[in-house]
Amino acid sequence: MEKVAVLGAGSWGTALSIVLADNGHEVRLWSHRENQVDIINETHRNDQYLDVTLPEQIEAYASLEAALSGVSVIVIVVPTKAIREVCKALNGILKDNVTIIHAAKGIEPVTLKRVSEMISEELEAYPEEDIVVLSGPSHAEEVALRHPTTVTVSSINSHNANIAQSLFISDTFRVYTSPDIIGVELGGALKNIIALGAGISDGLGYGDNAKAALITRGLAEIARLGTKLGANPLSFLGLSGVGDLIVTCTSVHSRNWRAGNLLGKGLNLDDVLNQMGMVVEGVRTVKAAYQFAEEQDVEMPITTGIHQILFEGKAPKDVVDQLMNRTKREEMDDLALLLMERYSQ
Ligand SMILES: NC(=O)C1=CN([C@@H]2O[C@H](COP(=O)(O)OP(=O)(O)OC[C@H]3O[C@@H](n4cnc5c(N)ncnc54)[C@H](OP(=O)(O)O)[C@@H]3O)[C@@H](O)[C@H]2O)C=CC1
Ligand SMILES: O=C(CO)COP(=O)(O)O
Repeated sequence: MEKVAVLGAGSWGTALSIVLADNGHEVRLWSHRENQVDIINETHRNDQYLDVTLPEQIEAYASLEAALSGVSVIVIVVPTKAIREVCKALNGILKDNVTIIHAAKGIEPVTLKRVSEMISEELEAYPEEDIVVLSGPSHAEEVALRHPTTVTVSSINSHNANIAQSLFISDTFRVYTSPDIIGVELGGALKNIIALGAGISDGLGYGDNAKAALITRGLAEIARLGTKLGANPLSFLGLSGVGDLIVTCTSVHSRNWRAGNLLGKGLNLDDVLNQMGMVVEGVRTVKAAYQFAEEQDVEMPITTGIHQILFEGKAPKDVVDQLMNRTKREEMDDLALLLMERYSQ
């Protein structure tokens, strides 16, 4: 059994702590808010984020130094925008033989870095090859109830991915490995944009046909960009690709879907984010993906439309009309060309 520090005591950090504690590991759940630490240790609950009682093996910590003392694994589960700040604080405290796993789903605007790239840039002793990502269709609310869930872990260093798999796998939380960290991270980040779109579509009152169209054509543009950026296109057919896309576009648990739904009903972005109280990763990721698409000359009409709604003041209904009135085309043409390019090299 391992000593594990989970950094970030929101919904997902708490749910992953439950999985680890159920597997018999000693879990130190670190929060940057001292009052939350006291509440968790006194009540064994984290009601702000999840409606469950926490196992006794989970102890909350406010001191990063104390949380990290003697651990063999850390799991970083803060929103993408907090990753660099948390990693900077780890330098000087972290030993160099610790397995680093992250479970965040985002891309950094401007630098266009994936989370594993950001972590290795900040942690002096940890090259990108050593970082592990955990991703897949996994709403915290259901994981906390021990409902059957499947995820993928990936690292360039397969030994580390195997460590992560053995650490988390259980009879309710099934963990696969993948060697394609680019595909696994991009699938998890980019699906949030399409989930915003699915929420907007539902908020506008459109039905299942529209949502199926968004999921399918959304997957096509995720695969187009991801393949161009070096991912294995097959990864987008896996748990961290279409699996997570389905769950996030169709579940009321999804914060991205919920935020989109309010936008579709006519609320503005600031009011929506104030109401959410939890991270809506797709809002920042759409900036990054839009920039990526421009730079890589990849067509991403849904991402462009979501960018127009969020940041350019375009009405959701006008974006739907724009998408439905694009020029006629063959369904698979861009992806087929990309695959031909890839496999003729
Ligand atoms: N929720 C889910 O079902 C899933 C989430 N994820 C991913 O996990 C990541 C975290 O999401 P989730 O837990 O849901 O988000 P939440 O909004 O539920 O919680 C985020 C947590 O991070 C803390 N935090 C924010 N900024 C900092 C900081 N600078 N330093 C330290 N702690 C900080 C927050 O503290 P505070 O309370 O003070 O705001 C909060 O405890 C995201 O990338 C998300 O996409 C992945 C799979 C499933
Ligand atoms: O990634 C998730 C489920 O796999 C959670 O999605 P949301 O961030 O939209 O809630």
